[in-house]
Amino acid sequence: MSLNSVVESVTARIIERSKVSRRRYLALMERNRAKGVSRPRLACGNLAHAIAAAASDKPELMRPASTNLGIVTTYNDMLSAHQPYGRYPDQMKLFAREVGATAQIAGGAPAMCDGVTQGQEGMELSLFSRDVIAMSTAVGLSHGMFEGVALLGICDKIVPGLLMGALRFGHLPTMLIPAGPMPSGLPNKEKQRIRQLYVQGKVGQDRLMEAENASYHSAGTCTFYGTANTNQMMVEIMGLMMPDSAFINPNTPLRQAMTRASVHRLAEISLNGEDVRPLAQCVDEKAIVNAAVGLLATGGSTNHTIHLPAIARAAGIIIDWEDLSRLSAAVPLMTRVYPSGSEDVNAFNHVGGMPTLIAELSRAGLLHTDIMTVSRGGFADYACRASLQDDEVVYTHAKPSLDRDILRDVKEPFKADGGIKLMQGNVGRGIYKSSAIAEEFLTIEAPARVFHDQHDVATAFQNGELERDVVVVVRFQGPEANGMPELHKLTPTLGVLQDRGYKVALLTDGRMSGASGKVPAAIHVGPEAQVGGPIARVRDGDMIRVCAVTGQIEVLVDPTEWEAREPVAPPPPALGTGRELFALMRSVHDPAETGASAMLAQMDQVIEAVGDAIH
Ligand SMILES: O=C(O)[C@H](O)[C@@H](O)[C@H](O)[C@H](O)COP(=O)(O)O
Ligand code: SF4
Repeated sequence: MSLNSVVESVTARIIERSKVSRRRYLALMERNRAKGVSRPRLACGNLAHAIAAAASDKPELMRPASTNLGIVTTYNDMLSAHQPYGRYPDQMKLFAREVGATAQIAGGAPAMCDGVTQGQEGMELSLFSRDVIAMSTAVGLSHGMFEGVALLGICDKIVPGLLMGALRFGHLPTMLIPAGPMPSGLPNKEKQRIRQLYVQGKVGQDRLMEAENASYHSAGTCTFYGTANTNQMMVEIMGLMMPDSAFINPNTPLRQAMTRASVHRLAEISLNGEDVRPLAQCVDEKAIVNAAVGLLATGGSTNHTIHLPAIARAAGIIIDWEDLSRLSAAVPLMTRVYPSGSEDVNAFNHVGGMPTLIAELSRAGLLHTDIMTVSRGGFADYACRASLQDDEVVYTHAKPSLDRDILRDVKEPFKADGGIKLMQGNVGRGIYKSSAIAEEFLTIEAPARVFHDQHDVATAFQNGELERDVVVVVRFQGPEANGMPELHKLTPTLGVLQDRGYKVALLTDGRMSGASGKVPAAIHVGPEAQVGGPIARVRDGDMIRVCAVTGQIEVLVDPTEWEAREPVAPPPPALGTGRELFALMRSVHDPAETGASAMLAQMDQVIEAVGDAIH
């Protein structure tokens, strides 16, 4: 099947827009390879420090032609998804030795669990923690000891941060090694039902705690299709992990065999291996478009409308929301996984998972099948199912979906479009995910009720002030204001109002969780209130139209009056829980549409100043 014309034209538009920045990026990566720090170029003292504790690996590490894999780990016990990584480095060192290579932990990077911080002050550190993860990755890799890189990370800001950092060492072959989703517990819909009963005072804290523990019950990624699992989908469809490795449960024989196969393969593609695959060549415009297509086809997390532009920029590639909106019109919604459906990622994986999805999208010409990938056979390998045979991973061609209620084909998708919409109007430019919204709620026109703090919404609800059609406006939630937290704690409250028959929508310059779903929400609205964006002019009672059909976010106020209004002043900055440490990031970041990164904003200024004079 020939490449879909929209995919082709959007790819061409991205290549054209990125011509200069991509050329400079590749030139810098060539400079890193040819002249940058590397194990053979270290002085004796440098090398002695790096291998002092390496014990039996020392002789290999002293050999310039050997292969040393650098592990960047984001292990901690806060994220159930990352908890299995505690055991990975020691296992990976054994697997590396099996193929004559060595492995060392290059460094660690922090990882925030957005579930632990959801609705808490810590959530205001979440988005910018991604820059910290990227810089921590660079600190680890700056030792220059490695011919290949293994990134251990799964959740929200962590995979984007790891990739943003590793891409600045794009001369190195790099692979992400996942750990997989926890086995299914209490169904997500039931968890959500109990939460809605709780906010209505119909069940107590004990019942809620029991439901939450039954849902999040063991090691592994949470099983809803949120940002973490969207990361896994995206990395797989970009070919940056072993084929069909994203959604194998932790602590299973297949997971263990896949981790071992990943380390063996990484040694093969490393700089001294026989099949060198530098990250900078794996992550090109086509791979980025594949990630966007995967995001749209699966109704993935809206956070990737911020993360994907940031990852792309770290590779010298510039994408915008118009690219995503154009692709969305051509890419059908092929999966229904909670919150866009009732089943979870384990069910998705069971009925065919990534291999079936990729096979179907490739057949329809919606993916670039000529990207480099880390797999020997290239992108074709990603349309193959992994299984265990005599303790080895073997692959067979993907089969059609076993359940059309979860995973469909392009001919009969769930929706003709990818469900992520660019929203525009007199209140700014934002994003809307429609894949989880019932048709009847795609157009909401109702009076505004304005808040500056998400917790005040719950209070207004408890006081019975929201029992009506309402567009809840929560502003001063952008990157500059307070670090652009997720406002997912609003979901149960707004969901109850919707279930009571009211027309409800959310309008915010903040973010929502990938796990947010049923309530219409125009999010990432910019320019943000903190910089005087029009959302700062909205008043209680203004009629607002949020329409995913036309892509409209409009305050229905007389234009002359609207233009004459002054933006309200920002609330004072919040201190405590380390938020004051991130004032630096909040002061120099980019807007959401270009990735909301403080680090990249400054990086691009420096790169622009150097131009082509890379030395
Ligand atoms: O973007 C995401 O996918 C979310 O940040 C997710 O990682 C977060 O942890 C949710 O808050 C979990 O869902 P609950 O908060 O509903 O448990
Ligand atoms: S998916 Fe979210 S809640 Fe679950 S471990 Fe990852 S960050 Fe935490």
